[in-house]
Amino acid sequence: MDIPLIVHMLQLSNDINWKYQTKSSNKYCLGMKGNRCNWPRGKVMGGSSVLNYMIATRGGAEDYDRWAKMGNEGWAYKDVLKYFKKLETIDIPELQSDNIYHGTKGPLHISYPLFRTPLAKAFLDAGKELGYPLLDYNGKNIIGFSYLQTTMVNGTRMSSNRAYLHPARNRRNLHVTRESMVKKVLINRHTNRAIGVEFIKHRQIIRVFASKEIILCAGAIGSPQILMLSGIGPTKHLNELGIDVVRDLPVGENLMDHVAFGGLTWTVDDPVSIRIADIINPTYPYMKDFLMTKSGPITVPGACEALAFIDTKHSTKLDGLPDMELLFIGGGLKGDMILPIVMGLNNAMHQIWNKYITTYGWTILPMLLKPESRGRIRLLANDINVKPEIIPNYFDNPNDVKTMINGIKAAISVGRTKAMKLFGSRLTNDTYPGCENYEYDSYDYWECAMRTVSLTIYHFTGTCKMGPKEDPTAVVDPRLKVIGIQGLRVADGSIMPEIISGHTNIPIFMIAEKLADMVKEDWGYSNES
Ligand SMILES: Cc1cc2nc3c(=O)[nH]c(=O)nc-3n(C[C@H](O)[C@H](O)[C@H](O)COP(=O)(O)OP(=O)(O)OC[C@H]3O[C@@H](n4cnc5c(N)ncnc54)[C@H](O)[C@@H]3O)c2cc1C
Repeated sequence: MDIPLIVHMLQLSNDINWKYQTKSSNKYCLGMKGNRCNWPRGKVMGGSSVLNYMIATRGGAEDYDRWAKMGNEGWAYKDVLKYFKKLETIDIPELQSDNIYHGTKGPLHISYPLFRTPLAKAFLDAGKELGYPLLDYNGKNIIGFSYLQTTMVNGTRMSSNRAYLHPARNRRNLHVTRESMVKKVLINRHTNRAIGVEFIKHRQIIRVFASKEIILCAGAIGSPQILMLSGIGPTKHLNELGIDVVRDLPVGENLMDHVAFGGLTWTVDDPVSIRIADIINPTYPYMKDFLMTKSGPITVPGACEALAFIDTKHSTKLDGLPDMELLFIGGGLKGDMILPIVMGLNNAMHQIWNKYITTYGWTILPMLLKPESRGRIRLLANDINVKPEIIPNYFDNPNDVKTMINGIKAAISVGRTKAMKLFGSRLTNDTYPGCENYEYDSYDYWECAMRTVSLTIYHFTGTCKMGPKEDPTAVVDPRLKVIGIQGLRVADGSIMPEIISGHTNIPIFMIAEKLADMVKEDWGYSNES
């Protein structure tokens, strides 16, 4: 099931993917069927860490310092660095001695994939040509070009399930119930204390009760959904659905994601990139390499090989936070046979994609790191089986459009470097359906293009925002306790007050590690940490 190169195939399964879709919009995902973006989420032990592309990034130090400045005491980078180190075993030899930033004893292994195309090296050379450093983006600074660090060991996935649950599975104080859908948290209305959870298993409704506290980790869609169904959320909205309000809180607001532009593929002349037709060709050694020795291109998750963090507004500034990521893929996104299904592309877009099925190429996904737009999640019914309404509001704020266009231009300048030209790289300059009236390469053209090929990078966050108790936009306090409710915490991507400048998996592991320490401290077990 878990073959790194074709990781996106996991999204095709109804058994392990929730298959959410955003509400139809006339502002984004215009190249997708029904103008809806597909939002996959792991419906499996280990959640989305079982479906993800295994890219291991922390974000920048200033991301966490900004959280602290918002009143979240204990969340500055100097406070959370120890958890980033604690959670990892860094298997990248040259980073193992960097004990300021890296750990070597944690449950989660981080390594380089065991294969690289020559294009990945060229991408790094392009970075140097453009004046950027090559660096460890999980170290002191993040602006620069780097090969991808991944949550893999020996060419195979390290999910949260494998890293944390498997080693603990024989503990007597751990009980896991599978195929169980939480309906709501049970709350004693007199004491405002969460006392248990109601869930459905094999059509049976079961209640379990907590002697100490409940920690909700259902992700940025599931956690706000469960809280609202439990009566914790915006009063007006809950009233409309006939849900008794226990506590009025802005649950479901502040939805953030990293959106990318999915239309920048370059073709090359020689067979230097990863192409699925070659991988499945039995006369090539790739299948055998993977099956026998877990090596070769099949160990590269989704063909993602490298990235650059750049600050498009201050191109010479190499410290602080970037505003764009350029994610490098050693294969053509256009021409990929599975992705159009996964992305839900409409027929007109399919035709563009199909033109490139036989070509070799490479791709950059420019990804907006600090969106100013905010979306929201709302219930559509007082019923856990009805998926909530998801409105990401991509590109709602004009600054996001501007930054994204800067990112697109930066990606195009990578394609113009000597390093990339060595391979005869040519940008596929398709005019996207609906953008025919704009002059190609103009500001308006790129705006239209990004609203057409809007690609989620799956980093849904922020819907149970962390903040000090006095903050009217906060749902949980800095100890992750739901404000105004006793015995209930949330610990997952939903608590991020502001999305970090990187992929979200590792930061959420950090949140979980910090939560574990806070729980121990609060119950008097802290000297065991
Ligand atoms: C396709 C994909 C690719 C990604 N690629 C990367 C990447 O390369 N690098 C990276 O850093 N990040 C990546 N991410 C994002 C990253 O995986 C997520 O941010 C992270 O796993 C989210 O963790 P979480 O704990 O907030 O939620 P989740 O991991 O989604 O966990 C929530 C869990 O709660 C369960 N749940 C929800 N509702 C209920 C309910 N009512 N009852 C019972 N259980 C419930 C879900 O089934 C799930 O198991 C990717 C995500 C996806 C989907």
